Amino acid sequence: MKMDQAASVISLQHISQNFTDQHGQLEVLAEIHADVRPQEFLCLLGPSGCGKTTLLRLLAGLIKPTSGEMVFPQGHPPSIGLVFQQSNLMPWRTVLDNILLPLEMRGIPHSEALEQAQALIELIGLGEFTHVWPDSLSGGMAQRVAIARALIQDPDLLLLDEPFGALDALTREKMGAELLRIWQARRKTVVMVTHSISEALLLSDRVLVLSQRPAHVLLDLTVDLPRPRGEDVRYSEEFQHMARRIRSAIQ
Ligand SMILES: Nc1ncnc2c1ncn2[C@@H]1O[C@H](COP(=O)(O)OP(=O)(O)OP(=O)(O)O)[C@@H](O)[C@H]1O
Repeated sequence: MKMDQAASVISLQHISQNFTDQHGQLEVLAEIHADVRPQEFLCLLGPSGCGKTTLLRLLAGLIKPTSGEMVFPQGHPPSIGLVFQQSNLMPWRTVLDNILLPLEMRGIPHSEALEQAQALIELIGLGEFTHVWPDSLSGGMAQRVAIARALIQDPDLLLLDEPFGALDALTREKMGAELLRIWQARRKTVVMVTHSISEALLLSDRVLVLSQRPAHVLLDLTVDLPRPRGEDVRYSEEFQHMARRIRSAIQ
């Protein structure tokens, strides 16, 4: 086993993904060669419709690749927590009961589950909203609940598909900072799809830039900006340089 493989949670080797629909065959991913490393915050960027969600679904084990191999150097596929653009909370369950749902479905005793859920509610800063219904939450709050619901299963890998895409710019920035705080507290491996170059550079350790469909990896960029990354980091020479590299790769 090569060194870079041993150091990864998932290694994607020459992955291709085709779909067949009424118009025929659609080649979505072509020869994706990449890895996901333990405890890193990895962002996926690329043009609209290039196959980012498809790649996330492959990582989640929801679909099987048409060709190529997914290797799990740690001996087993990682357990997964998933968060989408919409929070998909159940409107008839309170914040607490939404977060408890995955443990309820696994038959975990209520007292044990409750303790974990309450710790997570504190972590996402919604202690006062424990017994509130989803329709009285803001979009940002609902996404925090969705993140807590994904974390309650203590997944090895947290997959986020444009989790802040439906939020306004200011809330989106706050949520990014919030997610970083949670990531640092729980030390999960995170893979996040985003359309925003600056969001990727502010949050991640590494950015994979995908090409137009059929997508391959155009750029694998290590974001070695020091943390915490405050507002002023955006104006630094390194930040601007990386943003330019990503932009020109996509163009
Ligand atoms: N199950 C499927 N069957 C047929 N086509 C599919 C299927 N899943 C995805 N596609 C197609 O694959 C292409 C890539 O979709 P995908 O959602 O992965 O892209 P994306 O980069 O996440 O898009 P966006 O940036 O708009 O969110 C699209 O053309 C989509 O219609």
